[in-house]
Amino acid sequence: MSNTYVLVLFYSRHGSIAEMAKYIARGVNSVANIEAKVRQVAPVSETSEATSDAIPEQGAPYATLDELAQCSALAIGSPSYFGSMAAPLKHFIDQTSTIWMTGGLIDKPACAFTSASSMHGGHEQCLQSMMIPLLHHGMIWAGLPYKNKALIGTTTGGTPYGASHLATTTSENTLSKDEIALCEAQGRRIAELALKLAK
Ligand SMILES: Cc1cc2nc3c(=O)[nH]c(=O)nc-3n(C[C@H](O)[C@H](O)[C@H](O)COP(=O)(O)O)c2cc1C
Repeated sequence: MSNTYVLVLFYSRHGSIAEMAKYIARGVNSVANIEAKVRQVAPVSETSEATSDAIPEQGAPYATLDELAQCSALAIGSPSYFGSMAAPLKHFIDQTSTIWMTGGLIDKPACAFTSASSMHGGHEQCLQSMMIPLLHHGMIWAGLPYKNKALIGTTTGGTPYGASHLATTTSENTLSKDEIALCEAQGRRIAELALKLAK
């Protein structure tokens, strides 16, 4: 693993966001001199005493705060839960005060991705909910420009605020062609921005 990486950090309960993370990582890894580090956050439990195993049963390893502090850029993903990010991701972000106090993320680029089960169920709103704490951290927000033609033609997910997936009952974890193109474009863009800003 190179020292220059985009942290692709997500929570996914049923797999849609994990699937998006793969394509974002593919976009990052298509850029030379930088790579993707894919990490998930642990679920939160209904009882505050419970702790999760150090290694998840499946999928990407759990993120550490140090991996966040050392990243060159961040792509953050969450399912839309009532138009906002899911609690496990917020719980992870709420542990980042030390990074905030030392300004560890200032001037690093960030972007977000989401999945929602209805077309107007809050894709954009959820993306913006992830943007707010990262602006407090001094990160530079990167959306998706309309030069990506899939943004205009999509009949599924995809927004100028960030990639999204429309997870209907028939397409739960299967991304459309446009959604894949936009995830890859977002991965490429955040990687290129990280390299430019690091100069
Ligand atoms: C608690 C909860 C709240 C949800 N709220 C919304 C919502 O506001 N809008 C929406 O379109 N879908 C909503 N959903 C559906 C999820 O966003 C959707 O199934 C998503 O694709 C799940 O991502 P995952 O497969 O990565 O877990 C909700 C699901 C749950 C469990």
